[in-house]
Amino acid sequence: MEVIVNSENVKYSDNYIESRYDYQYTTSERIGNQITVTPKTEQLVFRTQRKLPRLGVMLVGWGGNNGCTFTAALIANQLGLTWPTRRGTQKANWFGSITQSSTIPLGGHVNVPLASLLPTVHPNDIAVDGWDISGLSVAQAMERAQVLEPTLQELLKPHMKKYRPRPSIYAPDFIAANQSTRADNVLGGNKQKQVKQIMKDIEDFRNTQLLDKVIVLWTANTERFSEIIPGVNDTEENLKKSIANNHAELSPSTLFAYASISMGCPYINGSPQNTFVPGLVEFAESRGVYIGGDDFKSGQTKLKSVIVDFLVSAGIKPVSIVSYNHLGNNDGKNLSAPAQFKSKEISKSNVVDDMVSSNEILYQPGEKPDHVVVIKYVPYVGDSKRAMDEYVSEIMMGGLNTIAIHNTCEDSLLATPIILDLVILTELCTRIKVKRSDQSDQEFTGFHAVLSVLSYLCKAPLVPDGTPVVNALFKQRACIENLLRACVGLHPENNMLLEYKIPVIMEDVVKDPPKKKIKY
Ligand SMILES: NC(=O)c1ccc[n+]([C@@H]2O[C@H](COP(=O)([O-])OP(=O)(O)OC[C@H]3O[C@@H](n4cnc5c(N)ncnc54)[C@H](O)[C@@H]3O)[C@@H](O)[C@H]2O)c1
Ligand SMILES: O=P([O-])([O-])O[C@@H]1[C@@H](O)[C@H](O)[C@@H](O)[C@H](O)[C@@H]1O
Repeated sequence: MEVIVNSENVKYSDNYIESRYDYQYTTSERIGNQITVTPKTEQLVFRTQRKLPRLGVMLVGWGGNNGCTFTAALIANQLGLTWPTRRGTQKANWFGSITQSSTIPLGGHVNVPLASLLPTVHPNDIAVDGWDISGLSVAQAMERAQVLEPTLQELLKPHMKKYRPRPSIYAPDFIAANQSTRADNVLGGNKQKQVKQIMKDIEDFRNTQLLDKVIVLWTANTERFSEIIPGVNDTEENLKKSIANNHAELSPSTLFAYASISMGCPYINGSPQNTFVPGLVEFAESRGVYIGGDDFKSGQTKLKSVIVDFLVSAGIKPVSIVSYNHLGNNDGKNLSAPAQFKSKEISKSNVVDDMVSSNEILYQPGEKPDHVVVIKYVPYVGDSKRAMDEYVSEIMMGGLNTIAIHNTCEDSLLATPIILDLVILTELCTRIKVKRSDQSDQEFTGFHAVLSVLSYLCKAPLVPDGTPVVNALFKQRACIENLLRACVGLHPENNMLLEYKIPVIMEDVVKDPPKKKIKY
């Protein structure tokens, strides 16, 4: 489906969709008990390239549950597979992907697929490749993952057995020791050589598949946090020197990101570790290559960023949040190690900070709800994560409200559509340029290298230094929706619906307006 906007502010040419857009925002200044708010307007021009590239994605951790499931879903949807299950015949789909399975309102009860506002790459056209420290083919990895129905796996195996992950950078110190038994497909040499090999792999994939663009995405195991060391990884120059000096504190994920940015490829971090050390962010900014992350927002945390937003915005005060889950996949095995769990605990805990700090009526400065995250490894349940949450909140006059939630899901079937959306939206952003309307066409630029528009898809959104982190899920989604609307000259969705509230407007909009002329 294609949406055409009928407006003098939008031009559709063969190469571009160009929209003139008044971006309105406010700045505020607090002095004592007085806050001064100043409305601002930036007259912008958005220009979106219409030609779609041949796009490839390279997954680090391709042999993992998410990596093989993503590959399986790409193929199953490309082939339009159906397969028998206990509940009857199942058809391939992308449920859980906002670009493929969610809609956007256009007014007048019309809702269209979110991806139909602007040209976006179709999942069926995405080529896939990647690396893993485990040498199993992606077909064998799918079997090992035990995520998909055997009936579907049998249909997919012939198409997946040709996929074999490229040897990867392995640093035992950064992931759990229990992962060492998988590490039979690793690169030798020092860090400089490893980075050069990753760059060659990207070039090989791009040339072999005749690709225009490649996006690299980390869906490998969660690493421990890297120490930020002045003189080592704090600047672009120091990071480059540290790679040449084979510094031990440089993680595989940082090396992959460095290699990707060197090749002009956007890099997305689907795990919670601090891959994007300051030197890497500086490198991405100087090269104008997009980076995004951290940690797919797929289940328990995604729900938390809705529930806490609902409670706080309703004037109800969460005072205790306990998030427990157990799972038995390899991710859970890796997270059973303290250092790797710590990375995940950070990304799962910070998600309420912006909502809590937004309400000084409920919370004193610095006051936060008790917040505990527990993850246990229970092999028997496999990828079927059991999440149990308890939210205790203060309601009026000393009352308490306790919400208890039990949530069971195949973790990889929640994360896989997130991977697709990260890839599709990142690629779309590389085709969107913007300038002030009084600037010349030569001054079109992209977004900041830290692609914070991806926040909806991440537990711990990476944002440009000094800018706010937004975790509330529907604010994050509104950012994506309204950016797409702006690129086709549509004002933000403000949900005021005045066209259905003000009689003089209703006369033009509502088919059978109220008969009586109501005088208020
Ligand atoms: N719902 C979800 O599944 C979910 C949600 C949020 C984040 N994540 C994160 O996504 C990542 C992948 O999750 P998963 O369930 O697929 O885990 P997994 O353990 O099944 O897959 C990880 C893969 O990475 C490989 N690997 C480890 N170190 C590597 C390296 N240096 N280079 C290349 N490959 C390497 C492992 O061999 C394994 O095949 C984890 O970090 C997890 O925390 C998952
Ligand atoms: O997305 P979410 O459900 O909040 O968080 C999940 C954790 O609960 C799970 O224990 C972990 O293994 C996954 O990687 C994921 O991070």
